[in-house]
Amino acid sequence: MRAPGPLLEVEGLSKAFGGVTASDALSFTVMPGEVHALIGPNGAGKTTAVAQIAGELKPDDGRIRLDGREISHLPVHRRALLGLGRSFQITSVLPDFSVLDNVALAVQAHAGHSFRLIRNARRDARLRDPARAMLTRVGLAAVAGRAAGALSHGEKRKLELAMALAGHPRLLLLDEPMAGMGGEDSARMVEVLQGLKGTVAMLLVEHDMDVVFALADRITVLDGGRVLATGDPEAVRADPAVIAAYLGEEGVACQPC
Ligand SMILES: Nc1ncnc2c1ncn2[C@@H]1O[C@H](COP(=O)(O)OP(=O)(O)OP(=O)(O)O)[C@@H](O)[C@H]1O
Repeated sequence: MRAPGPLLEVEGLSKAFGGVTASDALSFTVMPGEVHALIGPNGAGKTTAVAQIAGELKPDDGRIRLDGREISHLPVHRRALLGLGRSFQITSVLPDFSVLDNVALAVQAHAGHSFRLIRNARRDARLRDPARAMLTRVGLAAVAGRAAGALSHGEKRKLELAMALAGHPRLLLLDEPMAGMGGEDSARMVEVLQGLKGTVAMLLVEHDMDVVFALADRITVLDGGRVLATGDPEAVRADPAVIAAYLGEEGVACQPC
């Protein structure tokens, strides 16, 4: 039997801002169900790569394929319909609506035509039941009735994750999901992401190496817009080029990076 192909293929992706090459012929893959971490020092090109994959930034050159289909020229919403989920866009949360309403609206937004005419997403069980299920998955079921604006920072990030999951993505793009969180919130988010492992592939940009090594099946290390190394966590941790450029002798990321 043929092994399944990659879910995401990035091939020769290049992007320059004036004289700065942010992506330099970048190539890597994400396999179905895999948690793939993108790491590297400040300015290595991680966010630029994710923005091009999401469709927010136009590459100068290269190709992006999702499940074998070229998506390089598709707008953000078309990529979302094909299974690319982007979390942590805080602007999409409506602060005066309840946590459950926010997720129900996200379910509605992804459900397409059949739901467009339904007036009240707040009452429709076809939207609220899956929304409740998403909240349970991210550990927010207990605050479903609270106004989204009253959530703590950590809870808001989980709400955004639930909203991204509402679109049933096949690949979640997570750019620093623990940013601004304290130790406890961060640990809870790691647990939530661990719980999602295997159900959705994730491309994770993260500076905290404890988080990366706790979650990643594979790691790609960027430096100066190029791939420095790619492989399983143990191989990457032991790679002399990665140690020299990023991890340091102890296998710990330089601080604060
Ligand atoms: N809109 C932009 N205009 C000009 N230069 C940019 C722009 N976005 C990114 N850059 C530059 O491109 C390079 C890569 O930036 P990018 O934000 O992708 O790196 P990063 O690895 O995500 O860094 P960090 O870990 O600090 O978030 C940097 O030199 C950055 O200054």
